Amino acid sequence: MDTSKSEEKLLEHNKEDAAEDVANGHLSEPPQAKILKRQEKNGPQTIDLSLSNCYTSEEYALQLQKQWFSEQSKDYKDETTGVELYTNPFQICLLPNMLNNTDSCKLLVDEMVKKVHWSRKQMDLYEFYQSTDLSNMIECKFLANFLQMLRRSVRPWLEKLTNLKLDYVSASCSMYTCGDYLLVHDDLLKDRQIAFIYYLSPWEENELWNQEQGGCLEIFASDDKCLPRFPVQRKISPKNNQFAFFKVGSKSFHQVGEVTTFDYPRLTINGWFHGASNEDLIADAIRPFAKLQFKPPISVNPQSSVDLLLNEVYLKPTTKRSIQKRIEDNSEICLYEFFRREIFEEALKELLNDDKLKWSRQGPANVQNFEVLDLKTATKTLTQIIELFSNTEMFSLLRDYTDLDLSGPNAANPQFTLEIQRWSHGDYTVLGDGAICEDNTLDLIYYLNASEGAAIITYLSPDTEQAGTGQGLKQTGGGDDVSDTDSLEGEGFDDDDESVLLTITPVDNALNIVYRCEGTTKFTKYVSRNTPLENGPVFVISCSYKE
Ligand SMILES: O=C(O)CCC(=O)C(=O)O
Ligand SMILES: [Fe+2]
Repeated sequence: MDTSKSEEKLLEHNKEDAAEDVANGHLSEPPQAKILKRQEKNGPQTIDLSLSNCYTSEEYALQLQKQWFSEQSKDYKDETTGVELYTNPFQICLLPNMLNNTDSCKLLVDEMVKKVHWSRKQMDLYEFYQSTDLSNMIECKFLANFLQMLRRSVRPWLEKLTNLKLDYVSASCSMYTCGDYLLVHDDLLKDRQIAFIYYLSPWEENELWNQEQGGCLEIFASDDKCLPRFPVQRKISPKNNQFAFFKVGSKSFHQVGEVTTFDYPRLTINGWFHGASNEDLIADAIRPFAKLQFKPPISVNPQSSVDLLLNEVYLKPTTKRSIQKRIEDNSEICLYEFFRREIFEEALKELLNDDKLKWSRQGPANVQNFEVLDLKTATKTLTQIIELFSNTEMFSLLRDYTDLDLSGPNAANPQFTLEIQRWSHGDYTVLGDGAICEDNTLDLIYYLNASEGAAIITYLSPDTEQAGTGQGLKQTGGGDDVSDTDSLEGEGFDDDDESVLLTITPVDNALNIVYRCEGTTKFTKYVSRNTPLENGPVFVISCSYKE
């Protein structure tokens, strides 16, 4: 975003105001009468956005600056003002009662509710509502005034406090309703220097949120490679009229915990103060994406596990031909009742009840959060299933289904990878370099204990140019949807967004087969606490095959 442009826009907006005044003949009236008349028509027209006294005091600014640069590792709290400065895991400052007049919080919320156009932001990393940048809000005078206040009062105050040069501010309104969240990220992008969040919750008895309502700003510590670590180290509850800020850096990992109350929306005005480029920090940041280990198939002789385990309909030549036709046309198919019923039921029983199974949580927190089974601990039926997906018989069946060279004389170096995953509330994967497919790959996704809304997999083509040629799931057109908000790490998408290639809905005992082209990517959507999981977690057997 360009400051001079947004300043210009705001000036234009003021000019329009003046023109409207002349047109309405208001200029001949005393200002007070003008204000009252407008109040009748459109509600109050002025807002008091003056900062509380402590934040305008030179003396207090110096005191806080001393704390900001202090080497002390102890948190700081000023008992008179309530100002807090946390040092661990990174510096975060909380300014309670930022505005002098709390009625202004009500006016801001009123404008957000009545006038702001919200767009739904949905991606791997988040789900919430966002407005456009405050500099584009012609019809929202109070929010435009708030932006002016950030520019004229907060920006110089922060510059003094932090010694950072802050050139401009970008800000928008965010609204999180029940089930909304923003997963772990560091805000490190372009020239963002300071991240800020101004919390609005002007409802009597709910000015400070309690932990059961969710929606905390959650802070992560990171390891020596600058990767965020579970569990959350610090939670900051939304609090009316509180301004929180921190310096954006390689360790500034944070998230917004899922909102779990239906009673109130979580409302904020948030954004960044921009200055010097973060280029160097971004270049140094490691983006760890554990590559799956591909292995050659295991030879079996005699070949019998397919007959023993699979629904016989999927072994008939006519079915095989239909499957092949469907995959050729659509690059995907869902085979319902894939295993014999008793095999499915036995495997599910083992997954749910066998305490010999060892599960381990996958991180880092900015990439993924779910559990995988240590395959060495697998019990009877699970072992049979694992062996089936790993053996030459399955490779041969998949060749029949897809015509890929996974078996037979033309198969050069067929390989596979297999993982058994366990999905519970709060689990997710996000898009990233490692999720991008390097070769054309055949994915198998098989669900047990499926529940609507848990472990939904979305395939995307993030970059049209990168999508390979030939057959397979790939994007055909390019939608260039440019957002005017300094948004999160990526663009959101709607249901009709062209970048979404396929969404897999979990169904028990259904095998999804997806042939994906090089360049496509996928993520497993965050499992919201609204998702019913009373029958326990969802299990996914996830395999990939390459020619
Ligand atoms: O709303 C919050 O508490 C944090 C928001 C945030 O991290 C962001 O928008 O990047
Ligand atoms: Fe953030």
